[in-house]
Order: sequence, then C-alpha cells, then structure tokens
Amino acid sequence: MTAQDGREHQGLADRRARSFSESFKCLFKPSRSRGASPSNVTRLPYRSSSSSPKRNSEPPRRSTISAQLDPKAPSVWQHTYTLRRCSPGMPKLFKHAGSEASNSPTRRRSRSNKKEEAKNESPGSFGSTSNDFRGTQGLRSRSSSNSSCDGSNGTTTSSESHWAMDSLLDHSDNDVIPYRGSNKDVLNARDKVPDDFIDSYEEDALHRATSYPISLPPKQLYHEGLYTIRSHTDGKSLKSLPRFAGADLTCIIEQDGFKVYEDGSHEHNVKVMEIVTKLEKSESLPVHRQGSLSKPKLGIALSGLFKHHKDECDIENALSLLPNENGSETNHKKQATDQSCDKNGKGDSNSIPPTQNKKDYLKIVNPDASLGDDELKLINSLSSKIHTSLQHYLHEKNLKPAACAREEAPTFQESYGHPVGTVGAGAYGEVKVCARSRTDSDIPPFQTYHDDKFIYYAVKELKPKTNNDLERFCTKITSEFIIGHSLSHYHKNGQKPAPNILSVFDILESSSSFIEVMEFCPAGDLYGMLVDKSKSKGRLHPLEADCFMKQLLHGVKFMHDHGIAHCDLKPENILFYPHGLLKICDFGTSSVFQTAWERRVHTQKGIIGSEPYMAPEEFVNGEYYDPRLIDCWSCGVVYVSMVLGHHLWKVASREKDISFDTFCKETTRTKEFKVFEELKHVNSELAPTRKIALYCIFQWEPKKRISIDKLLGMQWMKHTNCCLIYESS
Ligand SMILES: Nc1ncnc2c1ncn2[C@@H]1O[C@H](COP(=O)(O)OP(=O)(O)OP(=O)(O)O)[C@@H](O)[C@H]1O
Repeated sequence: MTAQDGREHQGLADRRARSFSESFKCLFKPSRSRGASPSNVTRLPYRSSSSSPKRNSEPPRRSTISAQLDPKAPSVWQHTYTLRRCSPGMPKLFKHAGSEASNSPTRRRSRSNKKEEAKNESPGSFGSTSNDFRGTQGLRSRSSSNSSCDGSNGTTTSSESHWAMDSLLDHSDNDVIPYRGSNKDVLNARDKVPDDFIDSYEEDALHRATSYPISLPPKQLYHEGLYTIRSHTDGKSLKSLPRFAGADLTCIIEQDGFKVYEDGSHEHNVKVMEIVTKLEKSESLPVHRQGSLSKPKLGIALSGLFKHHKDECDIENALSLLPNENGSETNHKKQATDQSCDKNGKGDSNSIPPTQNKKDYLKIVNPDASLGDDELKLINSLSSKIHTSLQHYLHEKNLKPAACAREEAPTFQESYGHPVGTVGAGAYGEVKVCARSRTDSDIPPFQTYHDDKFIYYAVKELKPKTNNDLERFCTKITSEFIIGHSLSHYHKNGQKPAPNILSVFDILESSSSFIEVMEFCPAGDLYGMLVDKSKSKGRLHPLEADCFMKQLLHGVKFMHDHGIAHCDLKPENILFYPHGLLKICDFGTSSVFQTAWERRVHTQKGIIGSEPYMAPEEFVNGEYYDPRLIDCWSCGVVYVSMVLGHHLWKVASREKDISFDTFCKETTRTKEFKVFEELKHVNSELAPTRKIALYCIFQWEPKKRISIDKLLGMQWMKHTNCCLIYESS
C-alpha cells in the first residue's frame, strides 16, 4: 500500500468513525439539536382496560423521563407528578436528625466476627455534607394532577415538600386520608420496622436453612425427574428453576405462595394474569375481532396523522422490518426497495452498507459489545425504513404493506396469533398479549411463555404522539428494538442469551403503527406485585426480595458487560414468570456506553429514567456521569421498595426532597442511616452484610458507589439462595 493509499484509507476510516459516532449519538443520546428538550418530557398515566390485570384504583405508574437537561434552557417540566398519598398509619421511617439517632443502641456496633466481616466489606465512609449538589435549581417542581398546587405555574405548595415518605404503594382506598403533617411531624415520626417478617415457623429450622455458608442441593438433584416442572414453565431458561414438589423437604416458611424449604431452597408462586388463567382453562382462543389491536382508542390524539380507515390493513397483516434469516430482505424491504427505485433502477441510498466495504469499518476492539457491525447495519436499515414510513404517513400516503404482501412471508397472525388482552401501557402505546395455538411444527424450547395449547407473545404497539415527535419516536423505537434484540439474541463468542433479559423477537409495520414483538411474562411486573402486597398490608419476604435482587443484578451485569446501561430500572420494567424468573424489559432509554469499536466507556449527562429511581448525580446540571452507576443506584431503590413497601424519598436531590436531605445529613454525621440499621432479615448472618451493601449502593458521590459486579461479589449476594443457578456464582 502506498503512502497515499494509506492516507486515503485512513481518511475513509475516520469519516466512517465520525459517522458511526454521530449515528450512535443520534440514536441513543438524543441531542438538543434533534429536538430533545426538557419540554419533551412526557408522562402518560396508566390506562386501565377491562382485560387488564391492573385495577382502576391502582396508583399511577412512574413515567420515564428521557430528555437531556439543557443547563441554559429554562427548566419547565411538563412532566406531571402525582402526589403520593400516605395513610396516617403508614410507617414514617425517618426521625429528626440529631435526636435519638446518635445515642441509639443500634449505633453501637457488635464486635462479633460476622459483623467484623461485614464491616471489612465497606468501601469507606459516606461523603461529607460539603458534597456539592450544584445545579438542581434548574429543576422546577412539577405540576400535580391530583395534588395541591399553588396555582397555574406548576410549583407545588409547601405541603408537597412535607411528603417525607413517598409511598410506592399508595393505599388508594377512598377512606385513606392523605397525610398533611408538618415537616416536624414527619421528621419526628418514628416507626419500628415491623417484626412480622418472621412468621410462625420453627426458628431452628429457619436458622439452619438460611445460615450461610449454605450448601445447595447438588445440581443433579435439579433434574426434571425429581422436581416437577409445571407445564407452563418448560421453556429453555426455566429448566434450571428448582421445583420441590417431588422432593421430601419440609417447608419452613410460607408467605403468599413463597415457600422456603428446610435446605434453604425456595419456591416462588407469583400470581398469573387473569387473561392467561382464563385462556388456560379454555379449549380454544376467543373469537377474534378483526382489527382490535390497531383500532385507535379515544383520547389518543394523533393529530390526524394516523387515521384508521376501515378498509386499511390492520396489525395482523403487519410485515416484519427485519431481514430474513438467510440474509435476504423481507417482503416489506423488497416492497420499499421497489418503491424507492427510480426509473434508472438506482436503489435506496440508505440501504444496508455493502459487505465488500467491511474492511473499511473500524477495527473491533471490544468483541463483547452488543453493538457491532451487524447491529449497525440493522440500525441503518431500520431507521431508514422507519423514517421513510413516517414520511409517507406524514403526507398521508400510507404504505398499506398488507396490500402488497407477498406470499412467502408468514403473516403476523401466523407467527404470533391474535390479541387476547391488554397488559400495560407505555409512552407510545399499549402492550397487548397475543396468543396462537400450538402446532406440530412448534418444537420446544420456546423463548416465550406457553402452555399445552397456546404460545403467547407480548406485542407493543408504537405510534408517535404528535407530528413534532417523529424524530424522538424514531430514535426510541430503533434503540429499544436494537438493544433488546441484540441483548436477547446474544450468540457472539458462543455466549447464551441471559436468562434475565426479556427476549425481543421482531419489529413490524402495519398500516397505522409499528409493532414490537417480545417474550411474554405472564405474572406481570414487580410494580403490580408490590401493589398487591400493599393491599394486603404485606410486603415481599426478604428471602424472596434477595432472590429477585440477585436476578436483577445478574441481568444488569449482563447488560453492562455488553456495553449497555439500562437507565430506567424500576418495578414497572421488571417482569416475572410465575415461578419467579425475573426479566428486565424496556430498553427504550438504554444507553450504549461502549460499542465494539471502543475501549473507552462513555459518560453521559442529563436526566433520564423515572424520578424516585434516579441517582443524585443525574440532577446535577451539566455533570457527566457513568450510566452503570445510575443503574446500581436504581437497583438499590428497587430493593428497598421490595423490602419496605415504599420509597425512601421521592427524588434524590437534597434541594428538592427533605427526606433525601435527611438521609445525607444523618449518614454524614453518624455514618449510619436508621432505616438501614433497623432493617430486619430472617437470616441474622446476612443482615449485616446486606446493610453494608445498601450503604455501598446509596453513596451519593458516584465515585464512592459500588459497581454491580462488586455488589454481586459481596457476601450478601454470594450467600443469597437464588432460584436460578448462574455459572459465575
Ligand atoms: N413482555 C411483557 N410481558 C408482560 N407484560 C409486559 C411486557 N412488556 C410490557 N409489559 C407491561 O406493560 C407495561 C408497559 O411496558 P413498557 O414499560 O415496555 O412500556 P413503555 O412504553 O416503554 O413505558 P415507559 O416508556 O413509559 O416506561 C409494563 O410495565 C408491563 O406491566
């Protein structure tokens, strides 16, 4: 190669590198220039439907904030905040800093070996109050839909700031009177962590079962022959779930279907959605109403963009936007290509980059990254198709893909069946469950929920909200699909997909919307589970919460190992199978912090996620942070919500939330936080190491916070019995 050749080659590589990084910036980190301003922050209340397992009285779910905060722009949030209601009798776990805390016996550390061991795990003490929380003045308070607001400017009254405990699990019964106490009342409110964790079981047996080091039964005991696997859980990833129906083990704890056996193993029994239980009893699928999935509902204003015409092809005739398995393009692609060909036969300029140019691509330095050459091609191809479709819609020239469908491709209906109910609602549409009858050609293992008769799929319908939203919409669905798809189809280097990541199968286009097809989780989400628990005044058993936490951390670790941070971990995005298999979903706001061509981890800035779960550094204007550490913080908030049944604060900003400020002051002054100190665990050996882990997670200075990897290596997680067996643990 001559010097000039070399320079040209280098120049080409540089240009590609720039275009890759721009492409990724655009796709995964919407910049201001692309219209992502704080005013784009949106919130959709949960829309219940008759077929939905959620009841009308269910408290509103947390919306995701996915805008970059512009430090200079006036920060007016359109995000509405529903005031959390506390019943007068609800626990108030804070007490005033400086009162009894410093003399509390709980402060006196025991000198026992176990505690010493736990102490040794501590990475250091908490940061000082001098910790600079700049820039939160940029965040105005939000208007509230059912709260007291001081007029139209959206600022909240002082009573809002008195909500020390932001109860996740509102008691929505009519007779619950919102707590309107003063600051002092709230801060002085003492509440003992209830002792009712420990039920009526034999203490000795429990101690044996939960003391560590615990020896799990040898792996061969998990053989299907010994443990009964229910018909609907014989999916591939569920094979490893231990079931004890056939084993002669005494159950020593039973709480709401969660059972712990004398050898320390346990069994979850998460409530299955009504839609599924009904369907399981029926012999055939309900009579199908054509077009039921695609029909726009009243109240979804699409500004006339997506008019539903009766004669239009509906979603069940939607066509996949993905290339066929053999690499050839889908029918839809052919159709789009036909349309985009000009008279001279020139093709679509945005088509997949030709493979002969592969040598010009940047060198792969991080083969573990989820985003590599293949994904980049898919991103280019998908975003080009989505853009084209949106332009067609904009000018009301519908593609009518079904009308042009070619014979060889299976229809939506053939692949995924038809809708049988609604399971949730997101920012851009509803999530439905589709079911189809099993046929002889369906050979297990399946990557989604199924029973003897049917195979189920979750189908997310995605429609832009307004004409101005198209760019953001395109980014959201492309990143959501690509990230979910690449994580759930991870076969690089012979690795298997992670059991705790929701599989994303397909993205299709109908005449009126885009449709993402995913694995279906029949037991719903953690949010619903916690709401149900709160209604019976219960909460998750700590051993159950620990198992879920371990699965959550393993799922997040998998994402981090492949260059992706979730950035919106919250109970609504954590789904379950009936036997407790946990799946992380919703990659719409996930961040690619490292691609296959990068060795460096990218930091990011701005607010992303859902308020109570966001880490403090996100609220500091202009500050760049490591997205992996915000995931770790969110996992901590999720865990605390599981074991306490409510949030510790509603927003991790000292200026905005007195509860968070109290936490910071208390931990700075006393190096302890009363809630963590008093948190009980059935296993007295695990309690101290869990406490240390919580302190390590809730370090408000990100550089002192523990990583997910290290958290999994702590005694707490190492000795947590999990119903999935991970190779690394
Ligand atoms: N695969 C699935 N199986 C079962 N339920 C699901 C599935 N996917 C989503 N849901 C339900 O639908 C709800 C909304 O889904 P999701 O969070 O993916 O929507 P979204 O548009 O990304 O929401 P947002 O952006 O507001 O967080 C979830 O909280 C969950 O209850």
